[in-house]
Amino acid sequence: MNKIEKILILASFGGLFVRSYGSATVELVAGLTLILSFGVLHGANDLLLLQQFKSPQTLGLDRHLLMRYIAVVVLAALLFFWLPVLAIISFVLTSSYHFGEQHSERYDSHWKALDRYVFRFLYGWLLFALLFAAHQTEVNGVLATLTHSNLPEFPWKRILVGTVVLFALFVLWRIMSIPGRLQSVARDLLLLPFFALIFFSGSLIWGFAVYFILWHSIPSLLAQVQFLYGSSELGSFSKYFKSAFWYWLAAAIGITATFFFSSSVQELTSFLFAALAAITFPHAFVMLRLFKKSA
Ligand SMILES: CC1=C(/C=C/C(C)=C/C=C/C(C)=C/C=C/C=C(C)/C=C/C=C(C)/C=C/C2=C(C)CCCC2(C)C)C(C)(C)CCC1
Repeated sequence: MNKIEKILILASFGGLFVRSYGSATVELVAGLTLILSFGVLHGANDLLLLQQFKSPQTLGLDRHLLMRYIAVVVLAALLFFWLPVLAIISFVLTSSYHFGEQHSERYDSHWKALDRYVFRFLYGWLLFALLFAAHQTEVNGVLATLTHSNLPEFPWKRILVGTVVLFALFVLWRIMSIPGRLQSVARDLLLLPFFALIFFSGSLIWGFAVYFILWHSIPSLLAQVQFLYGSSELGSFSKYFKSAFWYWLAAAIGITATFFFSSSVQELTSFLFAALAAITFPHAFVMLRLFKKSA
């Protein structure tokens, strides 16, 4: 375990402490602040990354890229409006892969492509199944609000058991049976009970925020800064922040604006995830390319 991972574990315990000693309001405000700050920031340099993939020498803003990025965000938002069920399914599937991908830096080169894709997807889906099972009633409420319909009550605890069985079978078949593989995923497997503890002991927003910031956004920011500037020094982070600032601000204001239309925590949670979904699609695509480049 490296220094950063040790810090992340300590910070996660800090998250459990907030849960034990803070009120529900403290958790909500702290969770939203983390999501809007580090969470949104980790996607705000997507254009710079895209520009680097295309032609690293280009300076200044590529307007075509900007237009295409905004078009995908608008299309995703419209999909939520017109076909909410399809939008949520695509959002959760894309996010599962995207979250799983962040855990997979160390085992890329010597894995078969299909095993890599399946592991990333199943790992990310298992994380969501844990979170959903921990907050079954609230998640079903948010899904009903997002789809404006009376969906069946999803039995998330049973879905979690099914996912655990599927994941365990995959680990036995494609990981334990192939020399060297178990070692490379051992850390991520050991982290799963720890994530379960975080999800089951906090509120939905707090559990999501602790995972999303500490185990997704911060590692992603570190990988992006390293890719863009070749180092993880303070100066590189300051350059990253400067070039991301206006996009971060626009997205943070856009998401915060949706909160004013909500009259309950359930509605606020629904608007937050719908807004996150709109920026997730282009962001997940950018990160897919980044991981391919760095593999
Ligand atoms: C560049 C640019 C920009 C910006 C961008 C950004 C800032 C991005 C970000 C991005 C991001 C920041 C991303 C994120 C991601 C996230 C995720 C991936 C999440 C996921 C989640 C989920 C999936 C959930 C689910 C759920 C729950 C949890 C509960 C309830 C139910 C449900 C299902 C909803 C703009 C637009 C301004 C403009 C143009 C350019």
